[in-house]
Amino acid sequence: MSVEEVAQAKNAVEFSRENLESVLKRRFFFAPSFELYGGVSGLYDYGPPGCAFQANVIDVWRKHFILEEDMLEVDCSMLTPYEVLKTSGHVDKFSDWMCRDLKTGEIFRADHLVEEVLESRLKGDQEARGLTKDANANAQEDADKKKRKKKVKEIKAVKLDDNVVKEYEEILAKIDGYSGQELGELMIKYNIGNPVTGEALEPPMAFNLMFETAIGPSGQLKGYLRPETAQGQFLNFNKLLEFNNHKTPFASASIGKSFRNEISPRSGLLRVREFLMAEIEHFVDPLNKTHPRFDEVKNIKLRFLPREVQQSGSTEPIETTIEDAVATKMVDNQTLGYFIARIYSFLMAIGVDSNKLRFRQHMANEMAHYAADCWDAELKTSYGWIECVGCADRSAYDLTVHANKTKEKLVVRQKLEEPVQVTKWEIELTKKLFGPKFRKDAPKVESFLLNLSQEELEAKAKELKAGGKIVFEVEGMDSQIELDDKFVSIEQVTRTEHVREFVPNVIEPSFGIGRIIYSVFEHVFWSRPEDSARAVLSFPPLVAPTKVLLVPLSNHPDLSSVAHQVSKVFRKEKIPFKVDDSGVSIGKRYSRNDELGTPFGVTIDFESAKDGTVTLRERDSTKQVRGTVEEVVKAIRDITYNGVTWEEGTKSLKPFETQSE
Ligand SMILES: Nc1ncnc2c1ncn2[C@@H]1O[C@H](COP(=O)(O)OP(=O)(O)OP(=O)(O)O)[C@@H](O)[C@H]1O
Repeated sequence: MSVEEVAQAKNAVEFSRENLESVLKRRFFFAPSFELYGGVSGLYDYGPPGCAFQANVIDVWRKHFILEEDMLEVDCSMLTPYEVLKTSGHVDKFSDWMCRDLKTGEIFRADHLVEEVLESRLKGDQEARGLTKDANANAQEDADKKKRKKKVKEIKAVKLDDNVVKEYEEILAKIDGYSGQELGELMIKYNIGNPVTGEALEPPMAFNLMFETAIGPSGQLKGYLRPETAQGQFLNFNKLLEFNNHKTPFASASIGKSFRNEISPRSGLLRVREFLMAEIEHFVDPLNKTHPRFDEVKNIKLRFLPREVQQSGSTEPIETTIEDAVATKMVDNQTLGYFIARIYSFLMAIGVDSNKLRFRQHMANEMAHYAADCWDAELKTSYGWIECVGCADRSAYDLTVHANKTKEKLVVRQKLEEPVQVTKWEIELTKKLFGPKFRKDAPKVESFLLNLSQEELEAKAKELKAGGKIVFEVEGMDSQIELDDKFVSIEQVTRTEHVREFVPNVIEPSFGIGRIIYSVFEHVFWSRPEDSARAVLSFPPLVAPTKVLLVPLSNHPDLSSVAHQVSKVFRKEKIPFKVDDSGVSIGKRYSRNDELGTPFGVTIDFESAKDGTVTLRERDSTKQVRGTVEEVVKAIRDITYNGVTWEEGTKSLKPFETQSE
């Protein structure tokens, strides 16, 4: 088969999630955790090929980002004290909206419920209008319904008013950004209740997604399992800056587990309660967000779904270069643009289908209030478009809140070529009055005042001028404190500075490895047109769990001895391989390994015993060539690790004709 024929064959049989799931289960890519005990939703174990694939994806990630971009890797604790996550805002804000059905005890995630109900009504409307879905979508829906324990009401073919259709579409386009109150209002307005019984639900309540725990035996130190790896990176900022010889910009990176107590985990690996994250925090000067290597990526063309397009209710992406996207300010700055392009090339390297990737900008109400801009890399799967990588400009928020809380400066100091005049608010304390007034609490009060930000000082200066006193509270002290101008003075002062001090902004690409892995499964899965039961996972060789299947044609001792020799070579070359010397037919052995995504088969026959040559089979095209073990190993190495094509890598090997498999 030629490259074109392979491409055609891959699309000839409709994708079936049921078939993919059956392969993934049968070959133990992953399975529900604690299955013997009935399992727990949102928790999964990876089996041998799943582990190998994940390890390879992480290896590519590490090389693509950490090595290529000279990032500083850290591995931080997952157990996080309450104080840290209180300061970061997670204790108060890291929640989703849930609504309960008081009669049945069921719990729904409010935005997902509204989304599912409106989508099913729109589908019903399409059916009523005679706009039939493709057969695959129907089959998928039937399979999903069969599997779902909670039965969702049948989709009714009911035609909706044109205006209602438009309203539904607009709501769906903005579904990630509604507050709990807004979701409650939508549920009332559009009569959305329990999808099975139709009963009204309680109004949405905030449910914090963090798993709470106590650190140590006393139970006094409250903590959480981290919901992201980012905070550990921020807290190590000063050490990293020093490690980097005080130079910026620089980036830290971390790969590790995060935990979220999702209200309703669903869609397999896509929404789970424990998952592997790979996150980068790139610290950059807020006044200069250009990127020195932007030129290397500027011509990459991507599909963007900017805010304005979504606001109009459309999902039609704009295809343009990253250079153009930054020049027109669609993407806020070069550094953010650079990372978007690098995310793209990483996803391409591990097998994502470029036609099923788009970058969607967050709507203003979807972004954290401090974020300057945010784009998600979304991958299309049979579950719809799924956010797999978030890429946000988090501004100076995290470092600022941790610095304010700990009173430890988290800043970059830059020597200025030319001194500059800087006007700042400064506070002076008449310290001799603080001791008698506050006694043992005096240092606490002084420290509070000396650490006020410029904005806070300005406000306090106005307060002092207007009322002759300032009023404030200090954590750990019971009553409000009032101080007049005998205790404090706050003035604007202009000084000559030789050093510029700034809190860097943070650009954060954040990867959910499980979501990416599952999406790749879908993107590389296909069935052979001549026999749809023969499934293939066309992983790029670089990330395939095993690279080579070694198949002695029979169990004859002569062949076993060659297999033994060839195994030794693969082991020495560190090329992951498996020997299949089971008695089943060679076609069956190849099929089994096509399902595991093994890109190469090396067959040992009686000729091999005589002249040391073996055949090399390519998984997708089933093409075979023949050569010496050294030649074949070189071809495998070049194709797998050096990005060489099959045609190029095997051009010195002899074509080998076999009967069709
Ligand atoms: N429950 C989860 N299961 C698997 N991966 C997840 C989960 N939550 C987040 N991720 C991954 O972590 C990445 C970064 O997390 P982020 O906080 O941006 O997600 P999120 O916006 O909360 O996701 P969602 O809105 O889908 O819950 C996501 O792009 C995704 O790949």
